[in-house]
Amino acid sequence: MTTSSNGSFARIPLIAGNWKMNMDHVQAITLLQKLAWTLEDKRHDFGRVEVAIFPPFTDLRGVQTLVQGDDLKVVYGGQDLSPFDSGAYTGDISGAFLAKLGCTYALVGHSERRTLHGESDEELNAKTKAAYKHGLVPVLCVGEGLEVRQAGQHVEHTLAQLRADVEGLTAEQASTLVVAYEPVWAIGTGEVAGPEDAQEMCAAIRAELSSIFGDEAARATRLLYGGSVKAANAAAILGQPDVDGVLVGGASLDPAEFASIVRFESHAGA
Ligand SMILES: O=C(CO)COP(=O)(O)O
Repeated sequence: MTTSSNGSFARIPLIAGNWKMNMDHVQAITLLQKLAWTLEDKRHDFGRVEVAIFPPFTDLRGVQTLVQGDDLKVVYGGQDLSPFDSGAYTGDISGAFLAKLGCTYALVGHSERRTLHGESDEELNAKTKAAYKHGLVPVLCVGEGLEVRQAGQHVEHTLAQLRADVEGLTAEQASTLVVAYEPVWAIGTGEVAGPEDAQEMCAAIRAELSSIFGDEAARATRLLYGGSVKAANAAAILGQPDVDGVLVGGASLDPAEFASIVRFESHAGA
């Protein structure tokens, strides 16, 4: 992660928790309250390190009420959105609804959506555009499976996903985009890509974005790593120059552990 001479980050780090299909709307309130108390206790500076959560859709109204009521600085988003605005799409959620609930972000193309729901890059490109249309920032997830990694084709594979998913965006949109590199073999497995693996891919993603959208946009785009991130490995991953944050699954369900990841600077080099 690049720091400027005054010690602040060139790109504000983003620590994001993807709760997946965990926590009902009552549990969600307890978890968010515990996280907020822990961070408040440690006097966390949200202007220095941004904190986002991605709860299930059914939790979002409760999260919004708590965030507004207690003036929390934690931001939040949906785990998916429809490429369409409204209509006969049973079970889907419009970006317009997420925006109305105060969401800042929407996950797009998480590997579990790609594999379990067969989401194609064409569809994900439409979802990415739908997010911008409704004033949401997409957190676009890309990454390779184990076989692709073993064949040594992980960079080309991941960049091909990226190119397809960002096609037609403007440079201005690309500069606000968040891309999460999540190697599928490292998700929920305890296998974590080494900091060098995360850096290799994030540098390749930034170079690709630069060739599509220009240097200025690519320098602003935040790139996250995700896959078995814990407090114990977060600082080393976040210490890489092109890694601007982490997307945390399992460990985001433990408020103390997640707060510790948010405070990675306090244990850098430990
Ligand atoms: O998929 C992930 C975040 O989106 C990563 O999940 P884990 O941190 O549980 O490996």
